[in-house]
Amino acid sequence: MTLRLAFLASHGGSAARALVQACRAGELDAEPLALASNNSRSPALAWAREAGLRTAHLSSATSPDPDALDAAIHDFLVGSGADTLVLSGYMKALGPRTLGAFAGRVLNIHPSLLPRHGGRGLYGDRVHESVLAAGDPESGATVHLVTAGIDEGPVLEQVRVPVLPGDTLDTLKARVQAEEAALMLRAVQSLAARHG
Ligand SMILES: Nc1nc2c(c(=O)[nH]1)N[C@@H](CN(C=O)c1ccc(C(=O)N[C@@H](CCC(=O)O)C(=O)O)cc1)CN2
Ligand SMILES: NCC(=O)N[C@@H]1O[C@H](COP(=O)([O-])[O-])[C@@H](O)[C@H]1O
Repeated sequence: MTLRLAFLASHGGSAARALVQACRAGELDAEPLALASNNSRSPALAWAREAGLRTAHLSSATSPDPDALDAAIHDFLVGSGADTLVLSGYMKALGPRTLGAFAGRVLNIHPSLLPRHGGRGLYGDRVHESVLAAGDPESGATVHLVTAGIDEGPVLEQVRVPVLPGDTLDTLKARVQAEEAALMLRAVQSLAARHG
């Protein structure tokens, strides 16, 4: 059965772009349908419009009440016909209504070896800074199923990279991000095979 994909992204949407490219190259049995962003100026939103996906800007600016925002995100994603949701650099907590509608079918990518350097307050560059400050010998990225708690869901796939002497935020981030697209593709391919 072909997966029906939707995405949430706050900035570039790099994982979403990699998955859509894989769909169009026949490497992934899935149909990309929609992308919403909490950032009206996100490059991910502009790219998704160009790519022919349904798009929406949904944030506390469009729905100040958190429950109403969760309902608006739910209605947009469910309305797109998607059955699987990928968080592609989405920096907001997903609400109970949206989580409930896609139970067991929400994937997130996090730029560390969870459970290390995860949780509220740890996102984007802050994660790599936390790894460097801790003096960890290795880092990596994790794809996990999304649950109500931040970064607490079961791990599906991980990739490890070394932390090298002299590493800066930018050098470590580049080494981790170079692995993320393939990691997310592997995780979604496994999900597609499980639901095939
Ligand atoms: N219900 C869930 N929602 C989300 C999860 C999750 O596991 N369960 N993962 C995050 C992604 N993420 C880490 O991978 C993450 C995102 C955001 C934060 C965070 O602390 N955000 C700040 C706000 C930041 C901003 O406004 O830009 C906050 O909430 O105070 C931590 C981890 C996606 N959603
Ligand atoms: N907590 C989630 C998180 O920190 N996600 C990370 O944010 C970056 C988004 O890049 P992008 O906007 O270019 O896709 C990615 O490295 C992703 O792992």
